This record gives sequence, C-alpha cells and structure tokens, in this order.
Amino acid sequence: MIRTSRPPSVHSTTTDSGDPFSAILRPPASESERDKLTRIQREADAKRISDSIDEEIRADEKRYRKNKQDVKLLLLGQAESGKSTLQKQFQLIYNPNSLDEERHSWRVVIFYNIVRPVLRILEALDLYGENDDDDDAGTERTARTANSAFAQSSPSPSPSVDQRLSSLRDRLTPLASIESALAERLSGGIAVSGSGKGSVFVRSGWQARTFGISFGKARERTSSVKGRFSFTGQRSALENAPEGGREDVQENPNYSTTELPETERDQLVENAAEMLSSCKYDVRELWEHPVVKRLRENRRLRLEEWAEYFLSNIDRVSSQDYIPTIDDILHARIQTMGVAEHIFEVPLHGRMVTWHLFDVGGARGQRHTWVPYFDDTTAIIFLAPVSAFDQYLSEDPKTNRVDDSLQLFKQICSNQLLKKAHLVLFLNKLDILATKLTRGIKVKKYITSYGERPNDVDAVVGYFKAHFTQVHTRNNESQRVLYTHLTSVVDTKAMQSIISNVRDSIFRDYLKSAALV
Ligand SMILES: Nc1nc2c(ncn2[C@@H]2O[C@H](COP(=O)(O)OP(=O)(O)OP(=O)(O)O)[C@@H](O)[C@H]2O)c(=O)[nH]1
Ligand SMILES: [Mg+2]
Repeated sequence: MIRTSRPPSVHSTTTDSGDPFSAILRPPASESERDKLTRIQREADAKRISDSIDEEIRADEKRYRKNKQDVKLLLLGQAESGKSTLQKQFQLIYNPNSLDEERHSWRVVIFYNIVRPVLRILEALDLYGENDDDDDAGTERTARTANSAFAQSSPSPSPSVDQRLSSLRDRLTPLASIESALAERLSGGIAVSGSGKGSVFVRSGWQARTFGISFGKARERTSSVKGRFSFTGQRSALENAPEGGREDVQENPNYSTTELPETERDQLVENAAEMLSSCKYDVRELWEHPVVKRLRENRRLRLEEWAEYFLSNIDRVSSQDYIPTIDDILHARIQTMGVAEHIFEVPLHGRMVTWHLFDVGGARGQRHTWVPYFDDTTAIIFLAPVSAFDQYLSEDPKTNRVDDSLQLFKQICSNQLLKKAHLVLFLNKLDILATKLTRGIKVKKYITSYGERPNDVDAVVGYFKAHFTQVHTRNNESQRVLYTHLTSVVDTKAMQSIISNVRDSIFRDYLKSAALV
C-alpha cells in the first residue's frame, strides 16, 4: 500500500468548500438575469448529455458481461467443405421456421446451380466430343480449363458429335444469358478473383438484396431484438448490405413466401424459371445422353455434387410452380464471402444461452477475414471434406484438397488465439466418398502414400482420420481433446443427433470454464 500526501499549495486559493474549482465555476457577481437563464439551460443540457453517456456505458457493460456468457462457435474449413450447409442444419434445429420462410428466396441460387453445369457440359462436349478415351489422366485438365481460354481456343466441336447433341447445344446455349444475370444478381455485381468454376460469392445479406429486389418491400423476420434480425437471425447481414439492403427490408407481418402477389414477383427469377421450364426436356436429354454419361464415367467431365443433385431432379426443380424443399436448400451451393454471424438461443438446464455461430468463407483469399473472430472463441468445428482426395483447389490447382485441409487444420490447432477453444473435427462428405469409391476411383492414384491399403470407406476414413489426429497431437500445446465425427452434413436425420452431441460437449466445457470464473 502506498501513501500519498497533498502537494504544497503555491497560492492559498482555498475557498469555503475547500474546492479550488468552485471559485472558477462560480458565476460572476455581475451576472445578469438573462445570462443566468442561458447558463442554467447550458448546464441542464450538459447534464442530460452526461447522463445519457453514463446510461450508454452502463448498457455496454451489461452487454459485455452478457456477451462473455454467450457461446461463440466458429465453422472453419476450406471452400466447399460444408460450413454453410452445417449452419443450415443448426438453423433447422434452433430456428426451424426461418429456413422454411427462406424457401422461395433460394430459387435464384438453385437456378444458377442448374444453368452453370448445363453450360459446363456443353463446354466439355466442345472440348472432347465423342473422341474421349477411357483414361481419366486428363480429368484435371477439364476442371482447370473448362472455364478458361483453352475452352475458347480449342478446336471447334468435333465433327463426330452427333446431330442430336448439336441441336441440344443450339437450344441450350441461350441459357448463358440467364447464367450471367443470375450471377450478377447473387453477387451484387462483385467479382472475386479466384472464385473458380464460374461460381459466385455472396456476402451475408444476399437474401436481403435479392429479396428486396424480388419482392419489393419485404420485412425483417425472425427477431424482435435490435440488431438480431434477418432471415436466419443473421446479424450483420443487412447491416453489411451496401446498397439498399437495409432500407429495402421493412415490416410486413402478412408476408408469406408461397403467396406472392404477381406484381411483387422478381422478373429475372421468373424469366429463369420460365426458360428452364421450357427447356427442361432438353436439359434432361443432355444429362442422360450416352456421350455425356461416358464423359462423366471416364471423368473428362466432373460435376460437383450439387450439379448432380439438381440435374438428377431436373423435372421437379424446373416445374413452373417450383418451391425449393429443405433438402434442395441443403444441396444448394453458393460461396460465402467474408464472415456471416448467425444467432441462436440454445437451451441449457431450463435457461437459454445465446450462441453466435460464425460461418466463414473458406477460399484461400477469404481466410484473412477469420482472424478478428478468433478472440474469445468458445468452440470451433473444423470441416474437412474427405471425399475431396481426387480434387484440387480451384484457387491453386496444384494443391490437393485433402492436403490443403490438413495444412489448414495444422494452422488452426497451433493458433495461439484459439488454444483454449473446444475443438471439433467433422470428416465430412462421407456419402460422396462412398459413391466415389463405389465408382472405382482409386485413392492411391491421388494420394500416393495411401499405398496398397484397401480402397473402401472404412480404410480410407481411418487413414485420413489418423492423419488429422496426428496433426492435432503434434500441435496440442494446451492438451485439449479433439472430438471427431464422421458426417454427411446434408443428412438432416443424422445431423440432429451429431449436433446435439456437439452441443453437449461444448456445454460441458462451457460450464467447466464458467465454474472457474
Ligand atoms: N452430398 C453432400 N453434399 C455436401 C455435403 N456437405 C456439403 N455438401 C454440398 O457441398 C456444397 C458446398 O457446401 P457449402 O456448405 O456451401 O461449403 P462451404 O464450406 O460453406 O464453402 P465456402 O462458403 O465457399 O467456404 C453444397 O452444395 C453442399 O450441399 C455432404 O456431406 N454431402
Ligand atoms: Mg459457405
């Protein structure tokens, strides 16, 4: 303990109250009545401002104390690993009506998810025609160049491509105009380099933007709490919307996604629906054409899982009155840009705990946006798509995607800011892995260290799991436990029990650390 003494006073200015300031603040003896009134008014204004600042500070402190008790969950992993799909599964459990309310707004994404692969099939036919061999050694070439100058500079269509395919191509090529219009709509005109495969990035709030345009004056939906709003309880969504986002979204409690007045329908999406509906038989014929089947089998043409899903369901999804199902939404693909925060209230022993779920963009160019969210993180779910053993990053075509996942996982495990976070690993896309192995795709061809191990799901998953576990063990300064789950995050039934398991394990750590505070 230290003692302090009063400094010696230079002049004796001590007043009656012993406070030197009161002399300064005391009104002059000559103050007129008018000056007095002005002074009193000025003092009252100053007090009001000071009180409101005090009030704000008290509210901030309260919010801060409450936020300290909230759960912050980060979903991390490379692009296409399934983060946004997992977020939708959380939404289904903890805010079940909100995904249902969004159904209509997903049409624009799904139409894009159909049109884009149709055009890629046409590009592949231009490249290979029927002159493909049965070797998939050149498959990476397709993935890397289907969208590139190579496609344009390659010889014109093989003369042997049959007449039927030529006429299908003539009829389906006009879809290109719809593709660019839909991409423009989704990305809000933002082009992001390295997005690859002609995919589009969306920032949080894309629904607000497309929805605002789509349906005129829509409304804030899910929450009455200020700042906690939007279609999923997604904070910052509209706050971040650059132009018109927030203003376009206004209260309309009678809104129903399935009963839109004709005047409020989005003309672009309606045109896309009409165009797809009018060419759906052509799309189906193209998709089922033996030449296209062969290109897929010999892997000259590789389409992503969402393309296969929607093209296999083309009759249903291109019907005029199509409204996406929850399963369709789970399969829809749109790249996340930046970080989107989703807020859920999760029950714990009869009370509600607020969970902030952060869904990040996983492409390499997006990863720098993660770091500001690392502080105070309660838990991380890292998603590693094990089906991607035969794929390469679209942003860096030399890097195998499983290898990239391992490198990224190492960075997350060893990050000092995250060392106290509860760590969960999802080895994801098991369903796609199983399909690939059944089709006879050999892991050792892409991961040479796999050697002569059996090419079945158990052995492959065991091999990858061992590698991820080893990365964790070697970078586990704080001796934390790694909780691993084998997942297909599109599988709603299985995800219900996996998510409740993850929730319980996060809450166990949460209660332990709360007890220590
Ligand atoms: N069949 C299947 N599809 C999956 C699975 N996980 C994700 N997908 C699909 O893979 C695509 C990509 O998933 P997203 O959730 O958008 O990936 P992301 O990690 O959010 O990607 P970024 O936003 O680019 O970082 C979507 O079309 C999903 O439906 C899975 O386990 N099985
Ligand atoms: Mg995403």
